[in-house]
Amino acid sequence: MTPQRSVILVGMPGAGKSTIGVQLAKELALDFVDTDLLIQLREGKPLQDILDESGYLQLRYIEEQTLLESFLPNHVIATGGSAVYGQEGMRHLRGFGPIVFLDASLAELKRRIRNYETRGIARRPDQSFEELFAERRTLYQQVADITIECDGKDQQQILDEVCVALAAV
Ligand SMILES: Nc1ncnc2c1ncn2[C@@H]1O[C@H](COP(=O)(O)OP(=O)(O)O)[C@@H](O)[C@H]1O
Ligand SMILES: O=C(O)C1=C[C@@H](OP(=O)(O)O)[C@@H](O)[C@H](O)C1
Ligand SMILES: [Mg+2]
Repeated sequence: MTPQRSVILVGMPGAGKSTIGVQLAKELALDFVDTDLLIQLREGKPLQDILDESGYLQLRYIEEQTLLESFLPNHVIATGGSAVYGQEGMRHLRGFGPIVFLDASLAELKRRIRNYETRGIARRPDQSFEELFAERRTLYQQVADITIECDGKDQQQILDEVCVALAAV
């Protein structure tokens, strides 16, 4: 049997981690997991409820604990946009395979995310999308093994680029 490894997708909300992740898993004959769903299963409630009841820092804490508890070889792993705040969680995921940063510009993300206030983003309540973008982009760049520029490309183009880049690492 061919030895396989996982692929971890990171990036801002709206970057395409969940939608491209499923397609990538099919392309690479891997399993797929969206860690947002793992969090919800673990907690028995939607992410928005966790945010409303316990706040964004608690959601980030739960997210990291969920990642640390997970064993995910041979998966495409679509993380939530805030996963990158947990260094230990990211180090754990990195043990399963390379980290791919889906890098979309602020303008492109704004076109896709029209419900910033209600989307359930784990952010300081007073933090603008611009501030969040700037803060997080550095973190995504720090953890990434591969960065894919996503602006102006359809999902198939991005998928193809990810596969080419993965073949080289
Ligand atoms: N390359 C793309 N071009 C245009 N829209 C895209 C692209 N990739 C994803 N989308 C759209 O952006 C939205 C957010 O995608 P999603 O996969 O949920 O992002 P994430 O999981 O990173 O938050 C969805 O409506 C999806 O169809
Ligand atoms: O960026 C964020 O703070 C979050 C992004 C969401 O996932 P997506 O990145 O898949 O939208 C989800 O994990 C949660 O609502 C918090
Ligand atoms: Mg997602």
